[in-house]
Amino acid sequence: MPAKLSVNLNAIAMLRNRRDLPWPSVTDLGRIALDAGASGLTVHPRPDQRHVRFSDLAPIRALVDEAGAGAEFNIEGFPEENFMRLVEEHRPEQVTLVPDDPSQATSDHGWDFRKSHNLLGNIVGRLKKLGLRVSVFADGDPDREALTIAREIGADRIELYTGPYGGCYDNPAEGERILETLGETADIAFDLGLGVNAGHDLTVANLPPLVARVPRLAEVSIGHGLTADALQYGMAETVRRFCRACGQDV
Ligand SMILES: CC(=O)[C@@H](O)[C@H](O)COP(=O)(O)O
Ligand SMILES: NCC(=O)COP(=O)(O)O
Repeated sequence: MPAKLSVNLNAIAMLRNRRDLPWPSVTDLGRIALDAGASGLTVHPRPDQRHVRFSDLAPIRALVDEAGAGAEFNIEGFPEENFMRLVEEHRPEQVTLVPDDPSQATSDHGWDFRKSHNLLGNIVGRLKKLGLRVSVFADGDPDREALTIAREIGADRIELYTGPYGGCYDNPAEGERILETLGETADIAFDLGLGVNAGHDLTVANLPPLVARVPRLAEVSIGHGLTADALQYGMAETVRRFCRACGQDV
């Protein structure tokens, strides 16, 4: 089965937050994404709400419910108590646990499963009691012992952190090397009975080699690159609409 696409709405929300206006609307763009074939929507609510706001979560939950047909809501973040309250309230189909410090600009590493064993064990147990699928953010590091801990604490899936892979857009040889470490990590995870998601800086260019190396990839969540393409490929028609609004005949 091909990998499912979950569209991350954080970048849209960040653009909206430049002004005290409701556009671009995360729900309108989320609806367009689902209508166009995305399998789900992802948000990463950070404590300072600089991207998606806590008040965005209820309308996005409703939108995913409306879409039906197996559409999924994925909420990502560091599992502090406020995050856990959001998850309890909005009941996403999947929770992705990320080891982010609030001061980080964006996610830039996976969990240290040895160090975070107790924290994650407790949190995953609480999320499983709510009946939610749990994915844990993991570096592309084929460390069987670490991935065994992820399995033992009860995670259902890992999400491969693909930032370093995405950063190799101008260095194909290094990209291939990193892709192989991601592939080996996925092979171990599958062997241990974990599912595998992937995300961070994925693009139309770097996705095909990733899905070829990890053919059982369950889901990719993509925000930044997808939003950039939406702007680029939607710009011409939008400029025509504004020219017409100026009274021009284009
Ligand atoms: C876990 C992960 O890689 C994403 O959640 C990423 O952090 C996207 O969020 P931002 O685009 O808000 O950085
Ligand atoms: N989990 C990764 C994600 O949701 C999107 O990351 P990015 O495409 O914005 O880098």
